[in-house]
Amino acid sequence: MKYVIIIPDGCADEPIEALGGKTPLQAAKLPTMDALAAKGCMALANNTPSHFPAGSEVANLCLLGYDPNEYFTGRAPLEAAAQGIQLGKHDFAIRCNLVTIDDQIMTDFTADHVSTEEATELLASCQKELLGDTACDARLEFVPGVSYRNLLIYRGDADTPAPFSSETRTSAPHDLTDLSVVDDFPRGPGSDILVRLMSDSAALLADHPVNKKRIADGKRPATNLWLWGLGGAPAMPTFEQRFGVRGVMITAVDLLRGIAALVGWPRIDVVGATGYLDTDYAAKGRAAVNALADYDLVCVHIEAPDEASHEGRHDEKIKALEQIDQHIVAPLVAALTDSGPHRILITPDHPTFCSTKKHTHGMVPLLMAGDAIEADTQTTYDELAAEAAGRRFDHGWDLMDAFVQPK
Ligand SMILES: O=C(O)[C@@H](CO)OP(=O)(O)O
Repeated sequence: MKYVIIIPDGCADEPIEALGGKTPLQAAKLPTMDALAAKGCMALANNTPSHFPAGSEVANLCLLGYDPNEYFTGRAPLEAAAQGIQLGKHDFAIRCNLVTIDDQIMTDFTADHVSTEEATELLASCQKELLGDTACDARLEFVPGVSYRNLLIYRGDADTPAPFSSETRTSAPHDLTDLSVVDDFPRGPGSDILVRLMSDSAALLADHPVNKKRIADGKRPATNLWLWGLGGAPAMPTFEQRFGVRGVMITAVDLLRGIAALVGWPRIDVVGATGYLDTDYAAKGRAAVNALADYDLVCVHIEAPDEASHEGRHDEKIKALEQIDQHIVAPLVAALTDSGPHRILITPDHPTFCSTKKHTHGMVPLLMAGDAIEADTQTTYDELAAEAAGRRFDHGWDLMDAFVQPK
């Protein structure tokens, strides 16, 4: 049996007036997904239990069958795993965004998609200038990731455990777009250290040559560090131990790469996959089709619908969905049809509303089709059809059992 999972990140939405009351999924032309909906079954799933942030970190763990109550320690540790960073039991990983804040308003949580080269240079300056020789500072290291998505690692030991804990509260910068940041600085254990670094970064970055050049080039500068999503070392059984299936991940973002590493999946890096609206959908589709020869399960994650939502652009969200249908779902369905028994699952992780530019808690529509999956009466892939189907996974982590071993 071959399995395919396609994750159009954040694609679930609400009806939008400018779309005549349709959601982006309803407004998009998705012939292949609709054909699968007609052959397969739809359902709703909740991947964001209300006591967790409505983030991709919790939601993607959930949809791959991992109960966040048991396995989630924070977002940054998952991304650290993508970089091969091993965390010891006294270590902590902290997500470090480069952001643009103007007059205390979060103008851009991506610092205008600052390049990885620029981010690396900015973080090197932060390492040199913001961290002193206090016992705590000496244990902190900024680690560049991709573009605005970077890390700060604390290395502790039994005598000097991390000052942070699961009680340290932080806010995701992509949920603050266009909003005041004044009430959203870290709180709780160790937050004084994080707040100091975030505050001190403003003066350092203001005069930085990288930013001066960005401004001269008409780009937004990276005005601040924003620290959030921290946690200690995660541990979880592999996907093969859980479900007896060997998988592989295709994604452009460290979060999904890290989850893949932790569940024992290799990753296929695709040239042209950017994690943004300009990603090369066809290249991801081709890589996924090729991977079917070597793995039982191929998982393709596409970040673009979520990024379009964070920018409040329903037109771009529709375009991204149509590209996914044409360049990823269609070639995979064609390849699966020729390859014997198979099942396909299409599901976003969480809803992201174009109206608020934020992730939100709530059910997402999912579609399963293939061998031993009984058809229901729905014929389109969207939120209303999934609700009408009447099947629900109130615990999103139960979905994977139903997909791998349908009753
Ligand atoms: O990586 C991130 O910072 C965010 C926004 O780009 O991703 P997501 O919305 O998928 O959590």
